[in-house]
Amino acid sequence: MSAISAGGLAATRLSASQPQAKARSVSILGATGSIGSSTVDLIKRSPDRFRVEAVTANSNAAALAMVARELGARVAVLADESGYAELKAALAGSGIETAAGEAGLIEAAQRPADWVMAAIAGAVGLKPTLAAIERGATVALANKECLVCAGSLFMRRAKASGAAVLPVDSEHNAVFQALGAGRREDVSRVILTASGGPFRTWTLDAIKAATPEQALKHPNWSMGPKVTIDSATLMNKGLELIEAHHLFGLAPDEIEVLVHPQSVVHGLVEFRDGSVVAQLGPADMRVPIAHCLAYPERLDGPVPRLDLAALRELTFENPDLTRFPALGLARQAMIAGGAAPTVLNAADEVAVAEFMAGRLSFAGIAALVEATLEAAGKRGLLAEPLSVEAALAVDHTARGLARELLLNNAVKAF
Ligand SMILES: NC(=O)C1=CN([C@@H]2O[C@H](COP(=O)(O)OP(=O)(O)OC[C@H]3O[C@@H](n4cnc5c(N)ncnc54)[C@H](OP(=O)(O)O)[C@@H]3O)[C@@H](O)[C@H]2O)C=CC1
Ligand SMILES: CC(=O)[C@@H](O)[C@H](O)COP(=O)(O)O
Ligand SMILES: [Mn+2]
Repeated sequence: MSAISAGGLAATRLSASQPQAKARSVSILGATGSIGSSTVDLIKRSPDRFRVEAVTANSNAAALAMVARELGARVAVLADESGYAELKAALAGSGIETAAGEAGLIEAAQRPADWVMAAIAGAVGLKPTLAAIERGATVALANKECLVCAGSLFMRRAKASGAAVLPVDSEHNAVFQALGAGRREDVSRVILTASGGPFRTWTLDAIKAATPEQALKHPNWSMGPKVTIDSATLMNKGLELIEAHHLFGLAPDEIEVLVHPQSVVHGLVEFRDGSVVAQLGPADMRVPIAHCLAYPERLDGPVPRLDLAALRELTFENPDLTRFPALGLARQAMIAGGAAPTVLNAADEVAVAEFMAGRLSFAGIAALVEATLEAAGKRGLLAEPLSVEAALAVDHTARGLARELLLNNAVKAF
């Protein structure tokens, strides 16, 4: 199977017949987060296979310094310049270079690593990830916001530079693996599974009043806070629809969502003859990350093996768009195209931050996203962004609109 280039599967420099002769050089953007830590764990278990070039974080200087030392990284970069003195002091005498700020982050992505993990949370990850894409690196893409915020542009840039994009997101990694069973033109449907989140069985009234503490209790996965809240609203699955649309070059009506509370089957591909090929695995991101790290080879995974007999049953149900309207909003944005997904993502980032700060109800998250999309449409903001600057300008304006809607009580916070 080949890695993904723009709009589908294409031949790349990676080939299954070429054994990895030397250590693969890797960089980790977002090394201190949930995906970053899982990546670090896998690299530490196979020290001969990898050499670490750059590691980055936002503000957590102590954690970044520790990771940089553990991995013997050549450079450690903090996005937030106010933590630079702490990082520099923590790495004094180690021989590890340090830097800070947006320029430092982009330079880290530009350093000559064969493979880059893109695991910064949010649309803020777009520029550094593109910096790796533009030099033709193999990019293991966890940051789904890159594709939601600027998907067409991102995939065009990958095609132009010859960068290989390997999907880390569990569902997309599953689909990527299942797509290897046939030809792209024989695919009739792709299904992404959703756990349903902590409120899958709750009534609409109970969901409306859910607290951050309740929403942060994901039934199956241990992840960073933003993606965990998105799982609870099902916005995560909505973002993943848009991610799949761009990654695999699928039309909106070729991608479906199925709620599967056990999170064992991660994604399925249906071929025109009726065959359905699925990928299964434990709910541990080290499985898809290991797939991307060694691709096209395989690593010995450290995770406990699936015991299907112990699980006894795997169940599936259709998503309920009345109780989880965010999924419907994301599908509409995917169909509308242009900058609608950019606005959807920006508004959701604002809404989730407001919810976490106790200033917006759980129901208010989808309501604010919907109102921001409507306001953006009225202001003529929804045309396709043709440059990164244009996409980030829409992102910025949409955040302002969302905050304004809340301040003016145009969307009720509670
Ligand atoms: N966690 C998971 O299992 C999954 C995550 N994903 C996606 O992967 C991405 C990362 O998620 P996750 O690991 O959960 O997130 P976390 O919040 O756990 O980690 C985010 C990482 O990004 C860094 N970061 C945050 N803000 C900035 C910024 N402004 N500039 C530079 N770096 C920044 C953080 O640094 P610091 O520690 O200093 O704050 C941290 O290293 C997201 O796009 C998510 O949707 C996809 C599938 C599964
Ligand atoms: C692990 C992963 O890929 C997450 O994006 C996951 O999908 C979250 O679980 P939900 O299925 O609840 O959104
Ligand atoms: Mn996912």
